[in-house]
Amino acid sequence: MEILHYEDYQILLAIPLLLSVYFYYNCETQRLRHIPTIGFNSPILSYLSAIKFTFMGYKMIQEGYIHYHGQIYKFPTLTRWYVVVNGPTFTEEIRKAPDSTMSFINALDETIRITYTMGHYMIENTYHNSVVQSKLNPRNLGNIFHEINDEIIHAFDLIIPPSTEWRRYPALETIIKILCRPVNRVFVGLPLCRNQEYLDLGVKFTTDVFTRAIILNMFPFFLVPLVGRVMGPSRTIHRAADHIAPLINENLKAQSNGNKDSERKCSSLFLDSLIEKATEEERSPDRLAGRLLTLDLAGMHTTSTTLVHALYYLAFRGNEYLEPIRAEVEEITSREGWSLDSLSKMKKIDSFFREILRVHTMGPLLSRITLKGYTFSDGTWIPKGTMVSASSDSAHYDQSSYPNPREFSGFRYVDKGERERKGNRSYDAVTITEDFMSFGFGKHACPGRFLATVNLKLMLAHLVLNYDMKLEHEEKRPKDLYIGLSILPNTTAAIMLRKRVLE
Ligand code: HEM
Repeated sequence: MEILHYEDYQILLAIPLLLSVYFYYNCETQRLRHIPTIGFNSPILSYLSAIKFTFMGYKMIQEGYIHYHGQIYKFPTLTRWYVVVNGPTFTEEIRKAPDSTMSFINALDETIRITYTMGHYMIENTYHNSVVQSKLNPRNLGNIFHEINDEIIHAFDLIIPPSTEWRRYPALETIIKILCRPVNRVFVGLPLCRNQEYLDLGVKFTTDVFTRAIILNMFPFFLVPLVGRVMGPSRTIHRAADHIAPLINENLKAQSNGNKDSERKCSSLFLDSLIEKATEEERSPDRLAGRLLTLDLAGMHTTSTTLVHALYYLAFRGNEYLEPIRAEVEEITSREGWSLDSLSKMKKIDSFFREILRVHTMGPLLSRITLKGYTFSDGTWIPKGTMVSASSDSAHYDQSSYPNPREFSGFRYVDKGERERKGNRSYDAVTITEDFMSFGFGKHACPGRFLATVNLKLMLAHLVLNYDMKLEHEEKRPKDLYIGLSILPNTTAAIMLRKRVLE
């Protein structure tokens, strides 16, 4: 009897796999066929549009904004359809829907496969969000303001030592090296926030999670659990746990002494709270390390890319932005010194960051997964299990909210006429409005945005006061990168820095 060869088994295995993906996709295509489409609509041809999406997703969203203004449309990705709602009425409906109807965490889980890349406990218990809300709000940030500032000064001196010669620095890499220090000064305190091995784990964790998620998302949905289990969560968590374990012991010892222990080597109010609010099960070094690394992931990439966009504008349009921002920082700090209060008076920096977040939003979609069927106010029905997203593009580029919406205008929100036009509503970088959703919306709006903006403003203020800057290639601002749904600042461009020369 003839024996099957290895290649034959591969084909035998591949056929049912491809058929299952096809039937699943086809089934979803059928259920959503009443919704207009960007790209091809049929099950097989839509794969071509899905491939186009992988490379030009952002452009397809812009196309959707133009063709389906104020409407609902869908587009295909390699694994499923996305339904996108354009306009404030639909966005408000998603914002108001309870988690039991439209789930934030399920959408995130499907995108970065939290269960397998981090661990199922990160989905079952999200108590770290309430610790971020309670410890990193403006009132508590005011109490640790000087620690953050101290760490920023220390980090700049270390990573960009003052030099009278122009020196070349890869922008994103350098900013990440600096930013991880003040962020971890808040999360874990001194001296761990200066331990290079620990800091490197935070950066590595982000790469681990995204790489694993990309690999998992290549498999058909029914194989993801199997492959995910074989792969296991990032081992970086275990290595970080070795650093966190002694801090947990110190905290528990201090608690049992009624917090009279003065011998603690390392303390952070944030970590203390994360430990104290944890259930017995959540208090293990691995789980606490996993939560800290997850917060690093949530905060580092987003904050650092925003700052790099800012640097490219400062270095490229120096007279327009660098000089006025410098003058503002000098004027306010010479009069009032450094505090959260004086920082909040720097309206030009604040406006500059809000505009960067509006024009260079990292992702143009805020996604949820329906846990039940839902009917929008225009009668469009979407079934259970649909990935439904509000388009922040449709809010950020709306002509009625922003004159010349495609133009970057860094001081848009300090312009008196503009503020009056908007009825003097708060237009600070942290304030979420129906026409500004870079920090999300509703109950899942980013709880870390207060910490993010303090770091952004302090780092920028430090840069403009202490350094001169220019682009390595001065003729043009480095081009943004579009990958799938993400928009990123150029990741390889460099800036030139030298110690500021006072005229
Ligand atoms: C410029 C920096 C940042 C940007 C642009 C940003 C943006 C976002 C966005 C768009 C969301 C999703 C909201 C939604 O879908 O409605 C989010 C959620 C979140 N962000 Fe941020 N973020 C930033 C910094 C940070 C920082 C520094 C931290 C940590 C301290 C953080 C922690 C979180 C967490 C924990 C969530 C999930 C909230 C939840 O589950 O309800 N983010 N962020």
